[in-house]
Amino acid sequence: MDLSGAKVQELMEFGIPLIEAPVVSVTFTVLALLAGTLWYLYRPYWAVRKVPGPPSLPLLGHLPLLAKYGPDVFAVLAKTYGPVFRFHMGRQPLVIVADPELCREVGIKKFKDISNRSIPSPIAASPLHQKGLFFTRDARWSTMRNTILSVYQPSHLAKLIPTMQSFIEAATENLESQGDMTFSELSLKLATDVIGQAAFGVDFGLSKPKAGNESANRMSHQQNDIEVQDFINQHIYSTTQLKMDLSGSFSIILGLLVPILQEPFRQILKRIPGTMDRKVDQTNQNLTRRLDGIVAKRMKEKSLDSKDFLSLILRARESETTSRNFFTLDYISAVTYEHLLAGSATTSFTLSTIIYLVAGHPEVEKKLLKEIDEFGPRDQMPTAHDLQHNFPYLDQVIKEAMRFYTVSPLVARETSAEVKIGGYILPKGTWVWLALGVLAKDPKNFSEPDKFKPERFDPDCEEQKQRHPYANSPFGIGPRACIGQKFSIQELKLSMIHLYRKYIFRHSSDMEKPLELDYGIVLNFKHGVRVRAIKRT
Ligand code: HEM
Repeated sequence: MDLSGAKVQELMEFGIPLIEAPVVSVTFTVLALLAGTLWYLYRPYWAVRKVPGPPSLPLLGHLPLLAKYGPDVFAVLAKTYGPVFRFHMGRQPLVIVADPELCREVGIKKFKDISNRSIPSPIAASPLHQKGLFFTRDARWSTMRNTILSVYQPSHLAKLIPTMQSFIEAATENLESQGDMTFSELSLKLATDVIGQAAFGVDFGLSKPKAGNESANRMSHQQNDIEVQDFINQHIYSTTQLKMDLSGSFSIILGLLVPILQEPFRQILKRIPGTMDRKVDQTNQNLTRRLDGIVAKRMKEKSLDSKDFLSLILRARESETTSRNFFTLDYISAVTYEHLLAGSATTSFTLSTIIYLVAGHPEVEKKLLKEIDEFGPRDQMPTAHDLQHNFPYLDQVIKEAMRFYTVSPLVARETSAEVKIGGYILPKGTWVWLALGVLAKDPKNFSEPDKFKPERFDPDCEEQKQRHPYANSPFGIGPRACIGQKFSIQELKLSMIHLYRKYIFRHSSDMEKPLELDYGIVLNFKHGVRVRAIKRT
């Protein structure tokens, strides 16, 4: 600003302060930055501001509410704000849907426009987890899903029964001699072994009690044990780091609060020794290397005649060009790994909760034992048909346990076009999450929802007849629902039949009540399910 002396005098007389050019430009820059930051922080909220929800803090959003109420926060908010409401995971608003009919609308009727999943910050930091079926999108997802579906034919699942049965038998020998045991640890090893065999064709040998008296085999077993244990430890580390709250690595936390900074910070932090980001990155790199190695070796083997999931995908992929283009080595590794991940934690959690709940309900146990005993001699292995039709009460027990403890209480989806749900217009890119856990505890569909009552799923029960068909959907809804549903139900039923033919279970004296849970991508136990097995005569 170049002002003559007279002009300066004149301005000062009117009390107008003089502002130098650098001050103006600095002020302007600060204001622009502030506006940009506010726009960045509030833009996602602005798009869905008409959806009701509690007031949220800048950056933190509703995370303090999550800390206060734990996962019950969604049931609490549904009561206050209705079946469609906003919950801000840091900066990111989620539109939560907590009504079975609206969930059907999102999952099936409007699937065309809500077919992808949103990618939460822990996954955004993990390329390994992003390339599985769960997070792939659009055409790549449908091609991958169709190829994988061909592997899930009922006839193929039926062929897996003897394999599953042999793992279950080996893992559950002499449980009575163990006294108080952490059943959830055993069931995680068992489920990992079963899926390891089914997915990779590899026996991890985690759940078998170690014989260890043949010295010739001992060395190679020990070597194998170390490698397998290492692989599994890395798998568990990589999985448990996928936290949804504020306990993950620094870049993951940043991803919740200011997503734009997540990737640059991850790139820097992964190079700094001692950071959690570095450890997560190295673990994921190691796992990726190992998985790629397994896949590359299997691809080289000329005869792909084994029945494991990996070989079947490789074969299915060979027969179709589109599938070959999409299913590159890194995606095959990721999908196979995803099976290990999705198939072990969920199934083992469910088996452990069933054992926990049945042990605390003697009247349920009595009815279950009767059904299992009446099926036939104890060494008669059930067929796929038996499992489907001849254990109706077991069916009810499993459904009720999965309702009671919904292992995956939230299902993540994202709109790919503007869409109207429950009267609210949601723009393209809105994160829409189905609150399966809230549906499962809604007294409108489940009388006394906090009671464990398998009979509520009896087809002749009035409550069952009147209930909305999607009120209990632990495996999700529509074309994007769990691909491993039949696999895990088969494994759960075989395990339950075998276990209750041999044992009943009682809670250990140090088993906390109620069960305490940890909330990651799926539910887990804080301390585990502790029981004592009593041998049946
Ligand atoms: C008790 C056991 C299990 C439960 C409760 C469970 C639950 C779920 C849920 C809720 C979803 C999201 C569905 C949706 O968006 O509507 C899902 C997806 C998925 N599950 Fe499972 N799951 C279980 C076992 C398994 C097993 C054994 C496997 C593999 C063998 C598996 C593989 C998958 C995959 C790959 C997806 C992603 C599907 C897609 O996006 O197309 N799950 N699961």
